[in-house]
Amino acid sequence: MNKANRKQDALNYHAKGRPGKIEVVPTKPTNTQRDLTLAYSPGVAEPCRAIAENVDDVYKYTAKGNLVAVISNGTAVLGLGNIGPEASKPVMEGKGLLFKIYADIDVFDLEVNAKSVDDFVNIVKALEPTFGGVNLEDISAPTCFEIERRLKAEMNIPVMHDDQHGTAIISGAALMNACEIQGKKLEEIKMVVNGAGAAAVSCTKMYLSLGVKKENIVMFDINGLLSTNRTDLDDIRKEFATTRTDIENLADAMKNADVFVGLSAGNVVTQEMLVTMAENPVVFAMANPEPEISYDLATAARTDIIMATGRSDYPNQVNNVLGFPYIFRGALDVRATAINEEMKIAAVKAIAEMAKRPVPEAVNLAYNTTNLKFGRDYIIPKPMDQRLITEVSSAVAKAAINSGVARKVITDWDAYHEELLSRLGTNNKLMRDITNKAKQSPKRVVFAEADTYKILRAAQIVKDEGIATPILLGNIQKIKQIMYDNELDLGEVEMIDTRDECDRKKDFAEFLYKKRQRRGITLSEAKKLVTDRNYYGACMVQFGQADALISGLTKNYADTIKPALQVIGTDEGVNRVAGMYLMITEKGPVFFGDTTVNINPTVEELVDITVLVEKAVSYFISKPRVALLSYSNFGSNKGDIPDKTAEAVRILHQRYPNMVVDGEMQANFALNAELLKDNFAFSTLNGKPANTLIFPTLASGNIAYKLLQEIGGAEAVGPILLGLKKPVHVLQLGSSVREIVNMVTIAVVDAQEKDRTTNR
Ligand SMILES: NC(=O)C1=CN([C@@H]2O[C@H](COP(=O)(O)OP(=O)(O)OC[C@H]3O[C@@H](n4cnc5c(N)ncnc54)[C@H](OP(=O)(O)O)[C@@H]3O)[C@@H](O)[C@H]2O)C=CC1
Ligand SMILES: CC(=O)C(=O)O
Ligand SMILES: [Mg+2]
Repeated sequence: MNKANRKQDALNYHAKGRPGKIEVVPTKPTNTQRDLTLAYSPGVAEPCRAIAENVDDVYKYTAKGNLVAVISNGTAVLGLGNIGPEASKPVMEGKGLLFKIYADIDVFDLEVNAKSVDDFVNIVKALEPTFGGVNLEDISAPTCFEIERRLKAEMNIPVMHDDQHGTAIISGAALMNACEIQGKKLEEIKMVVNGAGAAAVSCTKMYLSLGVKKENIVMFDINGLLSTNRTDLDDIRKEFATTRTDIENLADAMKNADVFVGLSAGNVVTQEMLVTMAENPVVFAMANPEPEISYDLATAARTDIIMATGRSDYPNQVNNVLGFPYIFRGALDVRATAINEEMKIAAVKAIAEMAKRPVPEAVNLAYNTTNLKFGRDYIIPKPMDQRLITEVSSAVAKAAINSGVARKVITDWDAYHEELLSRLGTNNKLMRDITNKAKQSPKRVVFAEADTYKILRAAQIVKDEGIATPILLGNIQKIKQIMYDNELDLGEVEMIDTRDECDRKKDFAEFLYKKRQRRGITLSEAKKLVTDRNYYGACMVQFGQADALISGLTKNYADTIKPALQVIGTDEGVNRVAGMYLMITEKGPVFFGDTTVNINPTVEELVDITVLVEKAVSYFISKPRVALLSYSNFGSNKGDIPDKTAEAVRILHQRYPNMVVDGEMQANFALNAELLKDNFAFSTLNGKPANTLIFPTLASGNIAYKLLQEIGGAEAVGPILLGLKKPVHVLQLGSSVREIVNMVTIAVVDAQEKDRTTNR
């Protein structure tokens, strides 16, 4: 995009619709007159009285505990300088937006006409009753130091100047990781810091506490090197003044420097300067919006460089956005009175560590990359990585508790993790529980279509996460090429080209021939068939050479399921197979069956499907509650579907008295326990909504799950194939990497359950 377009796009973005980027949204119902009497007069007087009696109740009855003030006087807005409070408002609204989307913290942005320390401090102090925390933003040095010092001393809620400490935390984590990758020790690096303002001073102090030596640092302000010869330096800058006399300008300082840190202004560093730096240099050009040197120029000047900027449109965005949302989240959640050094260091470590762990697929997708991993172009996590909230906020909360500034103690950290995840609307607890179960006893999973990128990527993830040991079927050369092109590394993975002759294949052919010889298969046909990867994979599972088979990404369902049925067959006492989906909805998980195999099941078939689904659901949740759905409730309408469904329920009640199952009923009654109780108090499903829905036909099941996926935004995990003797799971044509990983996880748990039942 050219610069003019980008400028206009940015202006349009802010002006479009309701001007600006944030709004206030009510959190309580306001539909009826009763709602309004509670929300406002007279009801509102009650919380007022309660708070007047006990001021701490303000956290109980108002938004204070989750409300942060983002406050600026517009004196150092990004690298744009002293452009005034009004002009700073887009940045402050932007910070508010980031607080909300990344940490579910509400923000009032306040741009104040107050330049002196006293004016600013008096305004902010007076706001203490409203807010749970104060994020100071874009206030120039040196007033920012005194403002923060006083507010911290005089206020009883956490106060943090983001440009100082947010930036110090993120760049501290980035520095640790960049130096590790470049093979440099923090104690030995020679560092040039350009800028001597709010961000530069605090970042440098952080680097000192991480091990960098003061004598190895030189710092510049707009007037040049901070040197002991200068008479214009205030006390803060004097602290970083050097006695060196061999440096006249930035170019001199850059010679043989290991690290350059820019927190000054755009385009003040040249390629020539970078060329003179030491081997494997680290350059953090963090001025916004224009870095001290652009990413493109820097990486063109040096191939051995680790280059970072504050911008989101290049690799390695070293920007305080990785910190402030999560630091305040952790601080608010324990009602911390301050954000102290212990909390900052905990955040540095959590961020640095996170970058070394495998990157979730969702992050790769969000950044349109295939395999982000710790290295030159990925030294710290990406802002859209949702692990940040659990990792950083819990580290900060723990440090607050341990350092004695927390007024509320968290003891159940698992529950806190869940709470953090649900704040982002990503609390897929059931899938996480299933994943944890899979990891307890990983299984060998054979992938029939391993010469495709998505399968290999999924195989990499399940291997890295300890969910499964992959076995890859396909053209080995092609598999290796895809791995090479996408920097995948599955280590010592078993790869099999099913076209190669081997004893194993002969055994498979013999087996298939014996099983199918009276169904029209000759030995030579069986030999040919086992070259097909679905037959081969199914045989591996049948022979105990693998624990589960995953296939179907590139073939239709019937072609994939047939080999499994012929080779493995249905489980003992089971007459048919069926398919089920785990639907992860906003209201929690619900299982749907049969969504995949049986087109118009008879009464007996419906009974079989229910038994299969109920049993499988019990692998994943402790108490399946099953509703057989129809368009009528308990005989309210007659017709083929209500009649067969009611009859199936009658048989289920008779044969399986312990199964929690009822019907026939409409979907809204199944999912709304109150509605069911008010109208059909006799139902055996009373008390809680159903978590397992059995559909009367394939059409209704299939349509329902797809509608829920598209309109309801639910995530569908499946189809989970039920009724086979051993685990074979069939992917949807064109499944995403995430869907494949989910299916492998399900397959592993399925294999664990099959092990458990056969060993009993
Ligand atoms: N990536 C990130 O997360 C963050 C980036 N920043 C960026 O850092 C920069 C500074 O912000 P902040 O510290 O808040 O602002 P300040 O106004 O407090 O500090 C700016 C500093 O840069 C110095 N400076 C300006 N121009 C030059 C130059 N050409 N050469 C050397 N020094 C120069 C100023 O010197 P003097 O005092 O003598 O005028 C001052 O010391 C901004 O560009 C901002 O966008 C800030 C916070 C976070
Ligand atoms: C990122 C930020 O806070 C700044 O550039 O000022
Ligand atoms: Mg800022």
